Amino acid sequence: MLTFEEAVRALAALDVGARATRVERIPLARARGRVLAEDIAIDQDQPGFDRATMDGFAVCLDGQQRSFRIRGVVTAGTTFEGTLAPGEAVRIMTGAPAPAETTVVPIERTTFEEGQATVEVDHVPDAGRNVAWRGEDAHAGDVLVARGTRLAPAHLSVAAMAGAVDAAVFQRPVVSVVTTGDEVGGTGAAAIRDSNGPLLDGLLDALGADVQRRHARDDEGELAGALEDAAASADIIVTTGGVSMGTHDLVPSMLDRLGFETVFHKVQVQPGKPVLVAARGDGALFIGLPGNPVSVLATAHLFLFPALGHFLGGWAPRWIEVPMASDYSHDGRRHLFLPASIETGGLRPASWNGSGDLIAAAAADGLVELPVGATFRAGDPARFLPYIGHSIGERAVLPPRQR
Ligand SMILES: Nc1nc2c(c(=O)[nH]1)N[C@H]1C(S)=C(S)[C@@H](COP(=O)(O)OP(=O)(O)OC[C@H]3O[C@@H](n4cnc5c(N)ncnc54)[C@H](O)[C@@H]3O)O[C@H]1N2
Ligand code: MOO
Repeated sequence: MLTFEEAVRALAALDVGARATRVERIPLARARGRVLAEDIAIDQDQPGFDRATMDGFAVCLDGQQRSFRIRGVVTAGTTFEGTLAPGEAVRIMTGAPAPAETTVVPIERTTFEEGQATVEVDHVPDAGRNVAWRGEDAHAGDVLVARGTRLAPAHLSVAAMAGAVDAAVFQRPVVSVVTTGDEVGGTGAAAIRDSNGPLLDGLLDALGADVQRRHARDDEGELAGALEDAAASADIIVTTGGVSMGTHDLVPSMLDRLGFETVFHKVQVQPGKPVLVAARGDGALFIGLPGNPVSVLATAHLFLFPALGHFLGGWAPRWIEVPMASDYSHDGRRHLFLPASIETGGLRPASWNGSGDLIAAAAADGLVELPVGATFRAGDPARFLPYIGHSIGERAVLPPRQR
């Protein structure tokens, strides 16, 4: 059985051929959630001119003098034509270009009435106050959003500031999800509701993929039909369930029939041990996720999303380091990826009832990585992956539980 690190290396080595480079150009307004296929550089200095940051007077200092002769008004969007001599000032509004050699005094620090020819300031200001200088935020040519970034509202805003009106993005990968199992969506005492389908719909939509979804019962013909339909059009076929040791675990035996070769089956991780990855000569991938809902959540983040990244310019989920809220040791035998929440004081691993415990997982913010034998003291950093599409702190409710 592969270690987690070996599985990660095998995923990184996958080659999806020409599918990796499909790009389209779309308006910024429609680009949220898409992955950028080019660097966006700013086409001018930012700010583009020395910009007043307060409403008041731009004064040209003259020794200790506190009275200035008013030469005019400059509002945002206009420019003061001409130069100020020492002892002169212009009325200026926030966002307007400050004339050369001036310092801006806020209106509250002046004595002034409309129609007056001079303005008095209540102190002798330092040179160059309350001005955002041309180029102090960025210089023309600086890259502000890099290729491979999933575009969020802040990126779109800075891209617009950089002068972009559209962006080259990777085309949406097509992902076919086939949930499996007679019990799923059925009726009767042993039936269960489909939680994996909605989970993958949401995760993949947040990642900018086109999702098609089907369900197949544990019947060879039905599963083969669903998978063949999926294989015809998808970049990645994802199944949930049916990859372990049960008599109805039919997924592995289907690969040959679809023209896929196994890259790996089973990884030394919890949850998600029976995960299966396969590849086809035309660049399509097959990922069999174990059926337990938390296994789906974990293996989607650990294996499916890095695989999807091959179609998205190498995009990958970003792990961060977060201090543990209290001492913690992992004495299990598998590399554990445990739901955990970010709280005041640090990262708190969930107390869960195993990989079927979706409720505990939804009441968390992401996954903490706990290698075999790992021991943490409170404050030690741990690797943490926020759930895709989730806002930290907006957790589902964990009901009271009896121990
Ligand atoms: N003898 C062994 N048994 C099991 C092993 C093993 O190594 N030896 N591995 C266990 C591990 S670990 C996992 S994980 C599970 C995964 O098994 P499968 O991928 O074959 O999944 P299923 O058996 O089909 O389902 C597991 C569980 O999840 C429920 N499920 C399935 N689909 C959905 C859905 N769409 N929504 C909600 N819940 C779903 C299903 O009813 C089962 O309860 O195998 C262990 N067994
Ligand atoms: O590896 Mo399985 O997902 O623990 O139950």
